[in-house]
This record gives sequence, C-alpha cells and structure tokens, in this order.
Amino acid sequence: MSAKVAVLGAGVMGETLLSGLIRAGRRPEDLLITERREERAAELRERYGVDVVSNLDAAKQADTLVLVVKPQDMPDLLAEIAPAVQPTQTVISLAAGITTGFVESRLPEGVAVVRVMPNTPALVDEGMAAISRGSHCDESHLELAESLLAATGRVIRVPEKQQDAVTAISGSGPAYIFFVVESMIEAGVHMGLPRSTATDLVVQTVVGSAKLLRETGEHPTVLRERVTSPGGTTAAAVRELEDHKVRAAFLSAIEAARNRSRDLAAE
Ligand SMILES: NC(=O)C1=CN([C@@H]2O[C@H](COP(=O)(O)OP(=O)(O)OC[C@H]3O[C@@H](n4cnc5c(N)ncnc54)[C@H](OP(=O)(O)O)[C@@H]3O)[C@@H](O)[C@H]2O)C=CC1
Ligand SMILES: O=C(O)[C@@H]1CCC=N1
Repeated sequence: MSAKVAVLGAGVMGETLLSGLIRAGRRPEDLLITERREERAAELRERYGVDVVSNLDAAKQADTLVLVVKPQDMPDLLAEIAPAVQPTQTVISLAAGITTGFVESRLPEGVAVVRVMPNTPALVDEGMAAISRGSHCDESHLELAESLLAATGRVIRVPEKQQDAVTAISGSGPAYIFFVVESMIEAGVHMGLPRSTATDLVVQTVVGSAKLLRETGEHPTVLRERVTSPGGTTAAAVRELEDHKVRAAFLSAIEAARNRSRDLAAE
C-alpha cells in the first residue's frame, strides 16, 4: 500500500496541491483532506473523490501531514493534531512565515518538519517551490517533500533563513505579475483597444517573455535592451517607468512582503 498523504486545510493552496498530486497519478484513496466548512468539504469530496476527515483523524491515519492553513490558524491546528502525531510521520508546512522551530515546539519531540514555500502557478504544473529542513529532518524527509512538490513544478532547497525572502519573491510573486498584467490591459483599453484584444496581447507577451528568459538564459537587461531601439517607443516607456520610480517601488513592495512574512509567526 502507498503511503498516505493528508492535506490539512484545503483552501486555494491546499486544493492546488491536491489537484496536482491527483494529476501526477496519486490515487485518491492514498490522499486525505481536512476542511472545516461542510459545504466546502462536500465540494472537494465530489470534485476529487478524496475522503474528507477531521484534523485528528488525518493525523492518526496519514504518514505525511501537509499543513496548508493560514499562518494565524497554525497554533490551533497544531494543538489539535499534536496528541496524535508520531515521530514516524513527516510534517510539511506551507504556511508563510511559520518556522520549522515554531511547528516542532508544538509537536512531540523528534517529528521531522519541512518548511515549503510554493506558489499558485502549481495549478498549471508551473509552480516554484522552495523547501527547507527542520532540525529532525534527514535526506529522506527532504526527498519526500520534493517528490510531493515536484508534481506541480520546480523545487529547490534553500536554508530556512532565506524563506522569508523566497516568500516575498516567488510565493507572492505571481500577484506582482498579475498586477503588471492588469495595468497593461487597462492601458490598452485606455488607448481604445477592445478589452479582449488587449488581454490577448498582454497575456501572450508575458508568456513569450517568460519563455524567452527561461529558454535563452539571457540576463533580463540584455533582453530588454534588444527590445529598446534607439530613440524608439520602448525607450520612451522605460524612461517613464524610471521617472515614476517603478524599480524602487518593486524593491519596497518586496521588502514589505519579506517583513510581513517575518511578522506572521508572532501573531
Ligand atoms: N495562496 C497562495 O498563493 C499561497 C499560500 N501559501 C500558504 O498557504 C496557506 C493557505 O493559504 P491560502 O490557501 O491562500 O488560504 P485559504 O484561506 O484559501 O485556505 C486556508 C484553508 O484552511 C482552512 N482551515 C483553517 N483552519 C482550519 C482548521 N483548523 N482545520 C481545517 N481547515 C482549516 C480554511 O477554511 P475556512 O475557509 O473555513 O477558513 C481554508 O479553506 C497559508 O499559510 C499561506 O501562507 C503559501 C504560498 C502561496
Ligand atoms: O499572501 C500570502 O500571505 C501568501 C503567502 C505567499 C503568497 N500568498
């Protein structure tokens, strides 16, 4: 029998991971989920054919517990499952800002805890996840976390002290890209393009630019310079971006996300 994985908290990220595991061929009978709203539980049961159980039952039955509740809900969740958790189980936390030490201190001594920062492009198997070991982890626990996250995209290992910055870059990162996309579409509409035309133009431009970055491995500055004809349209636009301090705004925004991640465990 395959090892059982329980996803505790099936909101946006929990469902993203669950759907990815199923797409990657994991059998619904090897998965469990927990969800406190009955209506949502029924929806997930129907959509994925996976058993929805209580947190305590998930902790009793699964070999791997993946914690995907909000950071603010983590203390209550850990208090609920602690009586059932055994050192033979692996606990994987996806919560922003929650350290492995925070989780370890609320569970029985010796439990292996892995901290993961995923992102929502995992829904289309283009996720970026960074994983860090807790103090009771060995190679097998990291490999287990990697195998779960690799179902939905790329996985890298980082020292835990980098996780708040990772959260600010790749965890929250899709939101910054969508913000840019929204702004570009609005600009197109402002200039008289039909919204659907503006959307097609922007989405394909973002996908194409991302592929160009990934497939050429060129520095973004080089790629930007190739678009920027002397005295042309791009130069005029980039000058406006610099005048409006967009680069500085990104730095401040991403530092704010990093600082927020640091603060979350204290709430
Ligand atoms: N969204 C994202 O892009 C990313 C999120 N994360 C992390 O993932 C975690 C979840 O975020 P996200 O999915 O966005 O948030 P959601 O609010 O969508 O999901 C959290 C889910 O957990 C449920 N829940 C809360 N407490 C319990 C409990 N005690 N037992 C069972 N279920 C519970 C909530 O139910 P209810 O609706 O009833 O409150 C909700 O369905 C966070 O820690 C976040 O930091 C990490 C990377 C990216
Ligand atoms: O906004 C958040 O707190 C979560 C963590 C990273 C992305 N979403």
